[in-house]
Parts: sequence; structure tokens; C-alpha cells
Amino acid sequence: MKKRVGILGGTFDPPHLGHLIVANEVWQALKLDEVRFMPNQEPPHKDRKSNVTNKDREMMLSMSINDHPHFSIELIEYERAGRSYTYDTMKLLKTRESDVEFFFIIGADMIEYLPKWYNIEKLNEIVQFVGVNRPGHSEKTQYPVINVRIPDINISSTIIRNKIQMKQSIKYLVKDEVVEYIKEHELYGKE
Ligand SMILES: Nc1ncnc2c1ncn2[C@@H]1O[C@H](COP(=O)(O)OP(=O)(O)OP(=O)(O)O)[C@@H](O)[C@H]1O
Ligand SMILES: O=C(O)c1ccc[n+]([C@@H]2O[C@H](COP(=O)([O-])O)[C@@H](O)[C@H]2O)c1
Repeated sequence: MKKRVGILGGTFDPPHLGHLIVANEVWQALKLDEVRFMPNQEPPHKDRKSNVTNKDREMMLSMSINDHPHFSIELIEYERAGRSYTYDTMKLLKTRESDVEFFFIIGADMIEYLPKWYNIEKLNEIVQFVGVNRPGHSEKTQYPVINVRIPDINISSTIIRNKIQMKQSIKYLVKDEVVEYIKEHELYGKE
């Protein structure tokens, strides 16, 4: 049987507990062999709202996932300049790892956005999308998405960046090590 690998693509600016819960719930529900967290170089559909570097996001991801034996980081999108279109990435990944079945995991905000994804019809032919609920968004779509129900989590990277700007605590919203890393490197505070 082919290895079953989940990909949670994201901007992870910063990674939060919502990301970890999504990955763990889907890993368990679909009996995946592993879930890879894949930070993008440049998100296709939004401008990044911070000066945090690729290395910072990789470091924070690494601290977030280090206690889960089936989580890892996929850095393939750091290899390419410009916007990180998922179709280009998954085509390349499938070439590199032809023996793997890929499941691309997205929250409901991204399910709503699917009609606008680059080359969505062809992308659908090479990956299986898995969608999870997210407060304020609908999971209804014309595309073939496997739905996995998770506990509603109203955490976003935007909320976390805003809290830091307002000098509010982000404890319990991100891993403790990430709180420390953000403090130590003065991320998000001085824009
Ligand atoms: N709380 C959540 N519930 C469900 N899905 C989530 C949640 N947070 C993030 N996701 C999903 O994880 C993926 C990566 O998200 P991303 O890194 O852009 O975080 P974000 O919190 O949406 O960021 P931002 O607030 O900066 O837009 C996306 O598919 C997104 O839908
Ligand atoms: O390829 C596209 O057109 C496309 C459009 C929107 C989002 N994505 C991908 O979906 C994932 C979640 O996006 P984001 O911006 O919420 O982090 C991430 O891997 C993005 O590169 C991809």
C-alpha cells in the first residue's frame, strides 16, 4: 500500500495551537502515516503582514511539532522564489515521491477560496483535499473534499500578531517555546 502523507500548507506567521490540533485530528481520522507542515515562500492569495524571516517560521514550526512522532516539516516551497502555488509544489513533490498518496489539508476559509486556486482542476487530480471546520466559514464546496470534523478553534495567526501588538499575553495560544522565541527575537512587536 502507498504511504499516506498529509500536507498542512500554511504561512505559519506564527504557527499556533489551531494548526497542531488540525494536523493531529486529521492524522488520526484518516490514519495517515505522517503529516508534514509546509511553510510557503510567499502565500498565493495574501500579502504577508510581518517581517518575520523564513528561518524564523521554520524555527517556530520546529518547536511546535517536536513532541509529535508523526509530524515533520516540508521545506520544498522555500526552494522557489515568488508566490507558492500549490499545484506547482504538489506536481514537484509527486515527481520526487511517486510512491506516496498525498492528502492536502485545509481549513474552511481555504475551502471557500478553492475556486480561485491556481489550476484547481488539475490540482484536484493529483491530491486529495481534506477540509476541516473553522469558525465563521463554510465547508460547502463543489470540489471533492473529504471532511474531518474537529473541535471548533477560533485561533488565527492574525489574532496572535494583534495581541502581541497590543502587548497582551499569547500563552496557551502557541507552544511555550514559541512564546519565548517571539519574545527573544522581538517578532511582531515593532511594525
Ligand atoms: N483555527 C483553525 N481552524 C481550522 N483551520 C485552521 C485554523 N487555523 C489555521 N487553519 C488552517 O491552516 C492552514 C494554514 O493557515 P495559516 O498559516 O494561514 O494560519 P491562519 O491562522 O489562517 O493565518 P492568518 O490569520 O495570518 O491568515 C490553512 O489551511 C488554514 O485554513
Ligand atoms: O495555489 C493556490 O492558488 C493557493 C491559494 C490559496 C492558498 N494556497 C495554499 O493553501 C495553504 C494555506 O494558505 P494560507 O495562506 O492560509 O497559509 C498554503 O499552502 C497556501 O500556499 C494555495
